[in-house]
Amino acid sequence: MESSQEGPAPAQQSGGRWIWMFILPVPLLAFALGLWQPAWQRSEGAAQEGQASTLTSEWTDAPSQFSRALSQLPARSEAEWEVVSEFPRIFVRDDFLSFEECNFLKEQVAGRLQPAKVVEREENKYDQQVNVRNNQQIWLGYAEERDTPVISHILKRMHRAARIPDDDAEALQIGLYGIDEKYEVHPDSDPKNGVARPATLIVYLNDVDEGGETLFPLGSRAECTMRWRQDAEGKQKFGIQNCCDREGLLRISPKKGRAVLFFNHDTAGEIDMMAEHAACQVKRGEKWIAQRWFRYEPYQRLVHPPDVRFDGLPMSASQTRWTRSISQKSPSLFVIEEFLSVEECQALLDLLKETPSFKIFKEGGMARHWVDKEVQRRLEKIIKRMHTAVLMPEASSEPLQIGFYEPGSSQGIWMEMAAWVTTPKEQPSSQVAGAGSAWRNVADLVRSRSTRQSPSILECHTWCLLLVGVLCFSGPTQLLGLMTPQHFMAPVLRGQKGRRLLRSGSVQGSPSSSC
Ligand SMILES: O=C(O)CCC(=O)C(=O)O
Ligand SMILES: [Fe+2]
Repeated sequence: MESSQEGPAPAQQSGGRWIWMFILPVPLLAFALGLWQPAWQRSEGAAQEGQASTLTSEWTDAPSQFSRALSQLPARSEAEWEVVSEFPRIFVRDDFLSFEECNFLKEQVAGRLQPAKVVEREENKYDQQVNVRNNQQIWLGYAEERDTPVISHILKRMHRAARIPDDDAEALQIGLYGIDEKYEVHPDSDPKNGVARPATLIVYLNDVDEGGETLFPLGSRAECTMRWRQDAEGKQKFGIQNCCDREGLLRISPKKGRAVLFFNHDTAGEIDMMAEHAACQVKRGEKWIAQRWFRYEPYQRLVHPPDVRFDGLPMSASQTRWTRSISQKSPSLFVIEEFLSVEECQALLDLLKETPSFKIFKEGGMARHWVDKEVQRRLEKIIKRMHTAVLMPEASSEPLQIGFYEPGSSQGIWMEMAAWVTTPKEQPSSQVAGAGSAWRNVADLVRSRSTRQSPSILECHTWCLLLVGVLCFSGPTQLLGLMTPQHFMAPVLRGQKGRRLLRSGSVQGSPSSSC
């Protein structure tokens, strides 16, 4: 398959050699005086800074020039995506990037943008088609992503936000739209042409004076297709011009730092036609975006080294800021700290005491309670938060379940949605500060089970389904999201025509019947 990355731009022809006699001495003089640092040295220095930060316990949250920018971002931000639509799955979050990060990305690509291309035909061939898309763009380089700490930090956050492993994506793409520039309605994923992208994350890098919305026409797609139509006043309009100003369609306005995350496939791996979208023409000003196209499988094979801020179990209270990845693949396992407040945990414990249990069965010292509709309603906020955290529609789970470890076996409560995994092999003892070891147990258990040959109901669930658990202690709470290994059923390409199959069997039916 051909890479979707465009090759480097051809070297510019110099216009008259004599001019270098005047230009060259300027940086040389500045360098000698210590006023100027070439770009490669700047990123090397920053990389060292980032590296050092992962090796010491006194790491700062970002390279020094960005610590202020990052500290301005709201805390516990990952769980706070706004669900704009469940079918298709679209989420929006303001302040995903700080102003400084937005400016950094724009400056990073200054002078390097090229006319954008689109996938045109089989074998992943790209070409320019100005009637479809007429903006400019650039993909960041491999080394640029790897060696620039600010960019690595942004990418880790993007991947944690989409719950997608670090290496399953195309390079970060920066796009610029001038006046009248647009991208007509299109899907981002095109498995038939070898481009299967489970999700897209776009961040707007500036405020746009007018226009430039990301439009999801949903059920009105047929009225926005690329042809000329006459409007009510007899004016001829092409493609999305017929839809961008229309009421009732889903439109996300650009705002500096705002992110929109959407899934191009449904949870069974089928292309979600409702996720087709467009970039409306910019009417005043300009529009900058940073865009990550996630893949189902490793793509550019850039693996960021583990970073204490994002990877592994938290070792200290200061490492609770971002969603953490415990295991990137097989299974994908995430932890979000402080998912419930201490008050919410207490409220749940009180609820357990006052609510007669409906279905309870005991198992290894743990009692399970499936809460009824009335209780579900009372816990609506928490349930919503759980669904948002795992990016799944609310209709996709079994009723909330609360597990209670009896005295002597453990302390705390355990809540799950969608499926259960198991109780930890070793119960956490009351001496354990926080919930870290309990999660370690669960993670280890899942990891060792997933390598076994014949699947038990446990593997069946961990392979096919999503699990969310919240462990409540008197200390901080954590949320553990266990995703399907291939982010909601990867489409598998078969033969030239790209027939799609589901890798892990169908999950259309009920959880227990599907495996
Ligand atoms: O700019 C936008 O709002 C959308 C861009 C887009 O859909 C794309 O580049 O695939
Ligand atoms: Fe797109």
